[in-house]
This record gives sequence, structure tokens and C-alpha cells, in this order.
Amino acid sequence: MDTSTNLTRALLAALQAHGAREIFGLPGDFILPFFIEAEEAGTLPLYTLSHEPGVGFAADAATRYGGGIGVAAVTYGAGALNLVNPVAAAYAEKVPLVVVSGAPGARERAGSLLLHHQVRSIDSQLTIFREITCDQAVLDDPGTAPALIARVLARCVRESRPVYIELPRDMARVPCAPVPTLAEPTWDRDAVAACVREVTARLRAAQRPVLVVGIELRRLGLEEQAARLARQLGVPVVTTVMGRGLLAGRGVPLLGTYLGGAGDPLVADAVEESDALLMLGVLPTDTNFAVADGRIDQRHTLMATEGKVFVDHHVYPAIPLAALLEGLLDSGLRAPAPAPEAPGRHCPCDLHADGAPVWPLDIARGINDMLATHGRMPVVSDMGDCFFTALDIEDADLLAPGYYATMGYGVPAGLGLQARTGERPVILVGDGAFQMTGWELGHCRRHGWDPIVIVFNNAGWGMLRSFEPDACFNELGDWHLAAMAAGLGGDGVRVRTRAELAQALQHAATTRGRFQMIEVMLPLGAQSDTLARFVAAARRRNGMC
Ligand SMILES: Cc1ncc(Cc2csc(CCOP(=O)(O)OP(=O)(O)O)c2C)c(N)n1
Repeated sequence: MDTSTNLTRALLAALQAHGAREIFGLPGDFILPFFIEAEEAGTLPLYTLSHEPGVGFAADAATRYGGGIGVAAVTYGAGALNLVNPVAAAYAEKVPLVVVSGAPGARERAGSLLLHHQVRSIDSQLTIFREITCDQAVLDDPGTAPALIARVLARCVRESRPVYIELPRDMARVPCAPVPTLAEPTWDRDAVAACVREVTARLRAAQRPVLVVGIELRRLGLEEQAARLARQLGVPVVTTVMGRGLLAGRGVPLLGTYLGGAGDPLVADAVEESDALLMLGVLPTDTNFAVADGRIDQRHTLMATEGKVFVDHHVYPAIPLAALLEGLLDSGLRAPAPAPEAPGRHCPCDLHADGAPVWPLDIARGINDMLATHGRMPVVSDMGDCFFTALDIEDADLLAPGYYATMGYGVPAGLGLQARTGERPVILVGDGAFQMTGWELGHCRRHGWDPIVIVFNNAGWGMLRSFEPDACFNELGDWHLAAMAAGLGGDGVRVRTRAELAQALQHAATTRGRFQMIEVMLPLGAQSDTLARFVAAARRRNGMC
């Protein structure tokens, strides 16, 4: 068997070894050799979509939900620069995404002509991606390429951040040695022991300890360790907005999601009155804590994030989350008695199937009823009131750009999730966000993807109306989206009443093999309570009252 390999095959093997399970892409002349090699190798399924934002969001969701790493392969210039927003979203939300971009070859670079797709200089693209990735490699020398690929992919996994790999088109097929596997990094065990001692001492002395879990636990594959710690400590567990769905179904006393004044008062009181808030893998973002309005006493927080641990006014600078968890589990710290079962959250369900118009909470009720009847399904949400409504969907994994808050994520992310896992997602998306990337549904037919897509149609940018109710620029008109579903290869129905919604959900849940779009016509001004409270908190915070 030919054991020699070329640079593209070496890269494909390394991507797979680091957890890639597929490639999402949109080719162009600068990356055609890579696509040809990838298709011939067949080691990673190659899914093409119609616009690079969709490619990026699909790759993001595949790894966000399925683990490992996501891969987005695009051409140079127009393709890669179309990918900037999804990669920025992945950086902000700590998603291990690998960008593979084609690029001009050495002879083209040496010429005097301005190349098509070139911006300011041939390296402008690399400069732009330096700002939104944690490491970069230009594979212009087969002698250095294996080590560069090894370094960049190791950082992608270790830091759970996007990385950028530039593959000049004249290098794709040059002979190249396999990519080496790097040794795992070590850490200072004395520093970890000192940190564990201080954290356990604070927890022992606490009267009202609470565990807050955040998205880094999922990104770093540490959810089960965190669940074991929660059961061992016997303390109430709260998720952040970004961490919604974490530890679900793992037998821990989950109180709910912290939304400050915009959420469940029981959860807000537990967090804001705690004298030892152990926050594991929580990113200190405004969407996670802006609604706290300063009600969390920083002197009571023990925050482990980004490889550091912040206690009071000092920092342990290099404590990997895995090491901290291992130390806390081994500390023997445990509750005198198992934590009381968290009081059952009132799950908004039992949709009243009557002739009343549909409000966002009715959609959450209908989805909760559907999941209770037909089994758990992952929920993917775009940004808009659909995201705030998704927070009322119980006991389901939620994928959403809850911090970076970009529109356009929902539909391609749902496709990426089903491509990676085969699981059928429920996708929530507003009419405005659907107009951005919803058309990627046209790819479902050839791949057998069949998401249930619920469009919140209020004929405009509803969230912005919350801030500027009199502005005309937020109006989009009625695009009759359900009527377009058949042409895209799916089934679409438009509903206005709660009875029609209930019937549509039942039909969608029992119809497989084609995507099912339910276009919910919301009455003007219909808004979820959670969004209303978030907007009120934002106005207070920004002095917009
Ligand atoms: C890529 C991007 N461009 C603009 C914006 C800014 C924005 C945040 S929310 C919103 C309106 C969303 O309208 P939609 O109809 O989808 O949903 P709804 O509000 O419930 O009616 C906009 C324009 C963001 N977040 N991302």
C-alpha cells in the first residue's frame, strides 16, 4: 500500500485524529485541489452549502453539539472573508473550529499582477484571521507543514478556539510526511493543589454554596466530571444563559438558568444570596451577567474560566479546568446529606389548542408537549425572540449564539447538527434571520436531513421594535415563507391559532424524510416575557429608561 502521502492527505488525517468527523465547505479555484483530494480520500464526508456563513455555522454546530472539532473549507478572498462572522462567533463562544482556506500559489504570489479575490495585499486575509483565531499556519513548505498543522490543531483543541490554515493551491498535492502527534501539555500540580485547598476551604465555610456551570465544561468535555462534583457537593446547580442545557438528565439538583431580574426569582435569589458561588467554565459575558445589575457580590465568587481561577482579589494564572475538577473531586469534600431535589420548575406545557392567536410562550408550550410525547430532540435557535422563547423549552440541549448573538445561525447550525449526529433537531428562527440563511434548507433533500423548523414570523425585526417601536426600518413585510417550502424540498404550513399550531407540531413530529416548516404568524407586538424583561434590564443598564 502506498504509505507516502501528500500535504492534503496528511492534513485530512490530522483533522480526523483531532476529532473532525466531516468537512463543510464551498469551493473556489484556489481550493479546488483540496476538495478533489478530500472527495477522493473519502475519509471525511464533504458537505457543501450555498453561502459561507452557512458553512461556518454548520461546522460550528457540528462540533458544539457533537464534540471534536469542526472544519470549514473555503476559497481564498471572497469565500474566506464571507466566513469572518461565523468564525468570530466561534471565537467569542469558544468553539474549536478549523478554517481551511485556499490561497494563491508561489508563482502567482511572485508575479506582478493583482490577483482575483486579493484585497489590499495577498496576506490581507491572514491578517484578518489573526484577529479571530487563536493560531494560524500557512502551509507553503512541505518540510514545515506537518509541525505547523500539529501545533495549530493542538491549540484548537486545547483552547477550544478557532484556528486558521492557509493552503496555497500549488501545495495541495506535494509529497508530505504525516503530521506528528504532540505530547499533552503538563501543569503545575503544586499550584493546582494550593488552588483546590483554598476553594474547598471557602466551600466548607459557606452556608449557601451554589455551583454555576458554564459552556467551557461542554467545550472541554468535562460535563460528567462536573455532574459528579455537583452530586458529591450536594449543592444547588444553576446554568448560565450560554450554558443552558448543561448537566440536563445527569441526576444533579438543577435549579434552572440564571437570568437575574429577567428570570426565575428562585434562581436569582440562590445566586445573588450565595456566600460561595463556584463558577466552573463560565464566561463573564453581559448576556450571562448583565441582568445581575451588580447584585452578585464578587467577594463570594470562585470563578474558573479561560484556564485561570479567580478567588477574591487574586488569580491562579494556570489552572486547567480539568485539573481543578480532578482536585475538587479528590478532595473528599462532600455534602453531609444529598442535596434536596430542586423544586420542579414550572415547565410551560399544555398548549391550549383553541382559536386564540399564537404568542411566543405558546410555541414553547407546544414544543415541550411535543418533546414529552415524541422524545427529546436537540433545539437549535437563531437570535431574536425565538432565542428567549427557547429558554422556556425544558430539558433539551440548546444550541444558540447566546453571547455573540449573531443572526443566521439557526438553520445551518441545525443542518450541521443532523449531519454530524443524525439526530433530528427542532430549529427556532425569526423571519428576519430566516431571510439570511434559511435557504440552506434546500440542501436537506440530497442529504436526507429533516429538521422541524419553526419560523417566528412577525413581519419584521421584532427585537429591534422593542427598542425603537416607531421606526419604519424594522418592517420587512410578509414573505409567505411556508409557501416556499415545497420548492426547497420540504413541507410548509402557516399557522395563526394555537389549535393550528398544535396540529402542525403533531404532523411535523410524525413526518420524517422531509424538513417540516411551521410558519407561525405572530400578532403585532407579541413578545416573550423573557425578552421583555431583558429589554427592561438593558434599558436600566444603559440608562435608556
Ligand atoms: C448578523 C446580524 N445582523 C444584525 C443583528 C442585529 C439584530 C438583533 S435581533 C434583530 C432582529 C431579528 O429579527 P427576526 O425576525 O429574526 O427575529 P425577531 O426579533 O424575533 O423578530 C437584529 C436585526 C444581529 N444580531 N446579527
